[in-house]
Amino acid sequence: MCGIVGIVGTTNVNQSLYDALTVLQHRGQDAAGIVTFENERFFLRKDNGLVKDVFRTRHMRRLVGNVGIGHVRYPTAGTSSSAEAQPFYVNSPYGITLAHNGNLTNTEELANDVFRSDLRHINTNSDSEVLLNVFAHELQKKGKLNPTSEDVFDAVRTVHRRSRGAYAAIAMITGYGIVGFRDPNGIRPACFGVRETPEGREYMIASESVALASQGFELIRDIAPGEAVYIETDGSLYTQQCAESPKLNPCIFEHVYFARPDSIIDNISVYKSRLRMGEALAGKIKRDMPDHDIDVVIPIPDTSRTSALPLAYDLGVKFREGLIKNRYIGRTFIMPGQTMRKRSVRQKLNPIELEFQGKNVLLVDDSIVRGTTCQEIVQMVRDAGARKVYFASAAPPVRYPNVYGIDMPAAKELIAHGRTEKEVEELIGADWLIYQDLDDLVACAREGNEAISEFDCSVFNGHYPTGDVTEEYLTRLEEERSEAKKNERNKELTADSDVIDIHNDE
Ligand SMILES: O=P(O)(O)OC[C@H]1O[C@H](OP(=O)(O)OP(=O)(O)O)[C@H](O)[C@@H]1O
Ligand SMILES: NC(=O)CC[C@H](N)C(=O)O
Ligand SMILES: [Mg+2]
Repeated sequence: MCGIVGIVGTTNVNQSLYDALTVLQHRGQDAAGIVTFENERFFLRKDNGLVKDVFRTRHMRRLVGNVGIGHVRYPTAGTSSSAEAQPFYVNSPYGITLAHNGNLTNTEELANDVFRSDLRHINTNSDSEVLLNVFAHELQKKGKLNPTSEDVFDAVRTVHRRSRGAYAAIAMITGYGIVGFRDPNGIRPACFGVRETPEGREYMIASESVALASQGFELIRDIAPGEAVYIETDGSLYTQQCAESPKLNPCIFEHVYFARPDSIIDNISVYKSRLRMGEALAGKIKRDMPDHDIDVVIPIPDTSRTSALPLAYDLGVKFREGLIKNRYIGRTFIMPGQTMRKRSVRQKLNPIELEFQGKNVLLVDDSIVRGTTCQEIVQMVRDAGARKVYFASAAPPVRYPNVYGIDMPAAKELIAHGRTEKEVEELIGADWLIYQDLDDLVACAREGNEAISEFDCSVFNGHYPTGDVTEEYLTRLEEERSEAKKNERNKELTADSDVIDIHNDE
């Protein structure tokens, strides 16, 4: 789940881009990048690492210009190499750079077409580089020295026709402007907003509204599924629907885990949908265990805290922060390897023993995916002296792979895949495990926007809204991106770390 941002400003945009990326850091911790342009030249800096580590003062000084885009990466395709950090660049036409959140499901076919028919070279295994080349090719076909908004929209229209899967993207056309677009199912989020300054009006496009708010931009609205928003360097803004039959199927996992609670996505407050998840879960607990003996409700920081509070309140049970999070450790789920994830859970969370000793504890998490967190924590809490350990998940069992920008490519790596809830309960060592029902989860998110008829709930129900995900595709994905395969590839990378970045400020 990457984070993307783009700004057309009236003064240098480097600092605002940097600050917006730090606010979107929760969407990707692996790599970061910014590209700006001034006087027909662009300036690019990208590398592996957190925003604060990738950009040094010397880079910031060189990232000049009133227009730019940025990216924080959580890889779901290719490798973790710095050469696959974003934004990507192609020199023709105009010099275009692109930042992408999501994952294409027809990368292989598309890459083939890009090479054989469009006569373009792809230098990495990243689907985002393919997406950029498709867009660039379609814009080049127009053959214009000065592209108009209509040319840009036509190019996006063809991108929609050729690409499958999930993509929220921002492309910067050097010298002309930036264009943000969202796939025809609106799976990944993207919104845009405006800021008035003494020098004039400025626009920002971003993955989440919190990036806008933090930089003083006022949210205008979400980009609609299939729509493109084009902002020229002089601040003229154009929007157009570029898909033939768009429908809004936003990823429900944004509400469960990915997005920050202070963001509004597709008119839904993420915070409110998480509060509702806690209430719905309390309702289920009261139904299933009316005579429960829970002494205390304890969230597993960070994401579950919003749901755990109303859950405790509705149960009439004490809410306590019994697990303290090390504020210098990031999100473990989006770390690249299982060994690192496991180690980090222990380093990240530490119990306050007096909250557990002799008590029946209900631990609350937003979701259980691989089971890394809950297995460690249940044991930790027992060691801290808990009498009984109950576990509640604000999301239903995750049983199916994700193909739209969350790195869960292999069903067999998911703890609930092919297992009953009882079996998961035993495996994690809990005395009782309760999962949210899918209907309840959907209702919690949908209450914020009744116009959404279907969320992308594929990780819970195996239904992929783009309609193109076959068993063969899933088998291939599992073979290519399983944990073992990724380890192998990363070893190769370390052994042979000569992947050369082009046009990148070192
Ligand atoms: O079952 P798992 O594979 O462990 O995945 C689920 C866990 O991972 C996430 O936490 P994470 O540490 O990434 O972030 P957070 O601090 O936002 O909760 C999520 O909130 C769950 O706690
Ligand atoms: N999580 C994402 O959005 C990833 C974007 C892109 N597929 C990459 O791997 O870089
Ligand atoms: Mg968590």
